[in-house]
Amino acid sequence: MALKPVLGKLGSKRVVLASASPRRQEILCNVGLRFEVVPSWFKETLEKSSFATPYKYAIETAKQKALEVANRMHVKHLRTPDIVIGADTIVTVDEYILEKPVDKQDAYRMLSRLSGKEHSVFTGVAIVHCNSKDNRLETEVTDFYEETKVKFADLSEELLWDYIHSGEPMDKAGGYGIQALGGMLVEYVHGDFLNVVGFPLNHFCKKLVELYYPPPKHTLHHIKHDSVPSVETFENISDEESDSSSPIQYKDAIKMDRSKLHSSGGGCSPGSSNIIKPNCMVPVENWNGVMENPDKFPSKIVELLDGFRASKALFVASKLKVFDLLKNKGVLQSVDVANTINASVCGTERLLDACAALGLLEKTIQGYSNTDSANTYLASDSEDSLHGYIIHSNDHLWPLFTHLESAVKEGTMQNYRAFGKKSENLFQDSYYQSMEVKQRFMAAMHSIAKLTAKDVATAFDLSQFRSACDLGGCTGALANELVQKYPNLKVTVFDLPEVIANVSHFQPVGQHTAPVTFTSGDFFKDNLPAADLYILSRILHDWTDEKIHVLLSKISAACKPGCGLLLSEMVLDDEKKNRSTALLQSLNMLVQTEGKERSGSEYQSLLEHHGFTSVKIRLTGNLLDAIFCTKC
Ligand SMILES: Cc1cn([C@@H]2O[C@H](COP(=O)(O)OP(=O)(O)OP(=O)(O)O)[C@@H](O)[C@H]2O)c(=O)[nH]c1=O
Repeated sequence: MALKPVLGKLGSKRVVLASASPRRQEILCNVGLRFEVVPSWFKETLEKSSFATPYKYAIETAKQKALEVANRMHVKHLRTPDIVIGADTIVTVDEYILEKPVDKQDAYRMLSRLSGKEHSVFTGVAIVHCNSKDNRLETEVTDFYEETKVKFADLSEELLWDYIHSGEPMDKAGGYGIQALGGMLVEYVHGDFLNVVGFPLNHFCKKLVELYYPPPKHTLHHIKHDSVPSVETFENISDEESDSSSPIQYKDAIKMDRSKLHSSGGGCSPGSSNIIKPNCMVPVENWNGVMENPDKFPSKIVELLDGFRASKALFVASKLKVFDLLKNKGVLQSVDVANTINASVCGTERLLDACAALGLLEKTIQGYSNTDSANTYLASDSEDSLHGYIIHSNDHLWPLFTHLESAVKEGTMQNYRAFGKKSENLFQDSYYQSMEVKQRFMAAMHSIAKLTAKDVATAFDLSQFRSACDLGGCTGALANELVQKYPNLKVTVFDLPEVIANVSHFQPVGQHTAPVTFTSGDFFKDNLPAADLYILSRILHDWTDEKIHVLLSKISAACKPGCGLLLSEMVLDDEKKNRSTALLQSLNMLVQTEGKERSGSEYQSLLEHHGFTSVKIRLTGNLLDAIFCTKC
């Protein structure tokens, strides 16, 4: 059998599948692989937003699952496996990453998001080779991913709930199982079906060929990182064809050629084109020509080093209205973009190329055009535009972050250093000091609120409340979402007079907004409007614990028993080590306010101190999480 040599290589090894998924076990069992199952204890809590692409997140989770099992078996059970296989399947749609639903409501949210649309299923796989040396575990990780596109039919509410009540969605990424009842929801599948089920068998076997049957060294220049091996199929491989059966030897071959490259001193430098020159006998990475041996090249660090350049390229393209122009014109050559935005042709071309490489633009022979996500999020006039927040990041946060070092040394905000003005009264002095700055700040808050409002509004069932007061609710974006979701709810947005005077042009056009009213006042000084639900969205992170106590005691006094309090903030994990977006946001609060981001238990103790109980926290996967509690 053509497959036998590939899998036969694993026959003499102790292979462990680090997965509790019965589907993965079945897929590998069906092809005759012998393995032990040791489910991973790794919690799937990596910060999604810290990964440039969804598949990188899936690969990293797969890797961590496998490494956790390898370490546990080595340390706890004194049994070092030869190979540990880890996998992680995710579903992506509209920029969301969907994993397994936490409850039926969550499954409903996922499936209605998938209804009538095409989505991608990514499975990241890690093959970890283990070796015990002087009682220390050594590991070599090979990883890859596979993408399959799946299109769902339009799902009626009835079908959706019938399917949810079948119980099938609960342990499956995206809330469906294509191999069973879920198959009835699917219009088409493009790509590997088994990848959707949970394990990309075909790509896995090709990877094994790549590892155990490396091509002769003189053909190494055909290999591309993370592509299938230069051998088009694994079917024709037999044991006799290879003189090497160890993945380590293969890596050594690559290392040798890398060193040859370095000593040759030219022709293929990391900054040069990624066209493979005939004398470059090296594996070639993708877009930036960096030759990557995943174990030796510090890709994470390099990505961080580059991070500010990528941010600034996005900021400048947004400021120069490149995405607006391309949304209106469709496709343009760089010279036309340069002429319209009044900039140099050489500079514009480099900016456009960088944006294309970062996935913000498409580049073809006809010219440059917006990607779908640029049309949705970067054009300033689109419904879900982040333009306001991007301009705020460029004009306000960037200057503040240039003083991060002083902020860290002094432990205080840097408004004076960045803008030459003391912020004794944070909002009046920093954000509302001029009409221009105020409008920019409100546009920024509006874009974040729009992006997060749906997830915050649906994080908990708030249908028992009739009146809500959004303290510091700014343009009313969350309030408008809440009244859409809960038709019996009336919301008062309570904010400073300077804000309320400017809210009108942020109101949704053509939407019935009568249940939202705006009242001006200062929540520290004035009486709070009566309500049975209070909301604080991105408020507590601006202030010290002392000021929070003042505010919470006022809210607590205004609340009758049974009243609710909804917070939305980025919630840190209790150990403050995993959620990088939230931890960076906490640095962001350091440079500009006296506040900080807090962990779930920190919020819980602040709330309980003021008589709020049943504190529940929901991580939404969006930029704001939600915390709900009731007054006892
Ligand atoms: C889209 C889809 C997914 N799944 C299952 O969804 C789980 C994903 O979750 P995971 O986190 O990757 O794996 P797990 O089940 O938690 O197991 P583990 O590897 O131990 O983390 C896996 O089961 C897959 O089969 C199906 O069975 N059918 C489908 O059509």
